[in-house]
Amino acid sequence: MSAVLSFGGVGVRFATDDAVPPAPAVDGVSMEVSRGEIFGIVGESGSGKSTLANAIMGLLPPTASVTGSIRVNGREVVGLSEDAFRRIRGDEVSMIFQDASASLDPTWSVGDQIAETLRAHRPIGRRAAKARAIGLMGEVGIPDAASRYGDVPHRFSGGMRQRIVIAAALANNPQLLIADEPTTALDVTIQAQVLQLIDTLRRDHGTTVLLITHDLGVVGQVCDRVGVMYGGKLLEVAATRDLFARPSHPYTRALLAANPAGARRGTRLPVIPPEWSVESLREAERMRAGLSAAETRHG
Ligand SMILES: Nc1ncnc2c1ncn2[C@@H]1O[C@H](COP(=O)(O)OP(=O)(O)OP(=O)(O)O)[C@@H](O)[C@H]1O
Repeated sequence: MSAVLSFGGVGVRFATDDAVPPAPAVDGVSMEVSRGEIFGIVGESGSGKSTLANAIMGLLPPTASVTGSIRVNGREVVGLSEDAFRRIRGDEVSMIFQDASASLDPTWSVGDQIAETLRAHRPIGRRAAKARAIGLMGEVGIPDAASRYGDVPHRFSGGMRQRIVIAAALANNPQLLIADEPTTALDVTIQAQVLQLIDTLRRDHGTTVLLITHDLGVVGQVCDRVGVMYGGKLLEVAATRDLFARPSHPYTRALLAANPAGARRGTRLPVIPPEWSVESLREAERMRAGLSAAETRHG
């Protein structure tokens, strides 16, 4: 299987005014995601999941510097211009976020928003774009899609809005769909339905999915493989079944031990023992960095 996404020694740092620079938000991440795979990235808040995802899409602020290599379909994206990223976004790579409402324009019909995504990347006439948008709305499970085309987002439930965002994200048949906490805002039943939809779409279209979550239950429901992030580092990559059955890293073992029900039911990852907390790790790293800087100056 060929890799749709590959990371080679990826690091991300945010510039600050602090005398001692903060630890990198992403630190030496290397892994590959194969075509048609749903790959989960799991980790507690602040572990660097979103920063890693945003680096693929060129969505980091100017204070961020990215090192290493990120290849999408073999093409290096680190260092691309904003123009080049804009051509990729919504075309080769699409991203969906937790808050569907924030991705949709509240004043504009959902159908036109999907059609516009198509027209932004393809020379396609209005009528054809509308027909394809209705087709996509049907495919993601909006009942009576043709008659709902003209409705604005608030006429839909949260789960239906997330389906519409998924339809827009899939409009141009992206090779890679990045889903950053796509179901976190939804209740558990709707969450399961949306995950099921992502799984079905992956099967029908062969889309590769990078699914970012703090929720081991989400990982267990749809991911083929999973990478565990902690303090910016990728600690462990394993087939989902193996991760739950035989976690190899002590952090992963602690996560699973602290949250056995979460692996089935979908509850928020606990912030586990203080000696593992990101902040305490970072503080130790800051102190070490400060000490070695002082040693270099005075030694
Ligand atoms: N724009 C930014 N400027 C400075 N630091 C940032 C910025 N964005 C993220 N960080 C830092 O990078 C680290 C990783 O954050 P990130 O948001 O990627 O983690 P996460 O695992 O996605 O967490 P969450 O689930 O809470 O979004 C954190 O220490 C965070 O404070």
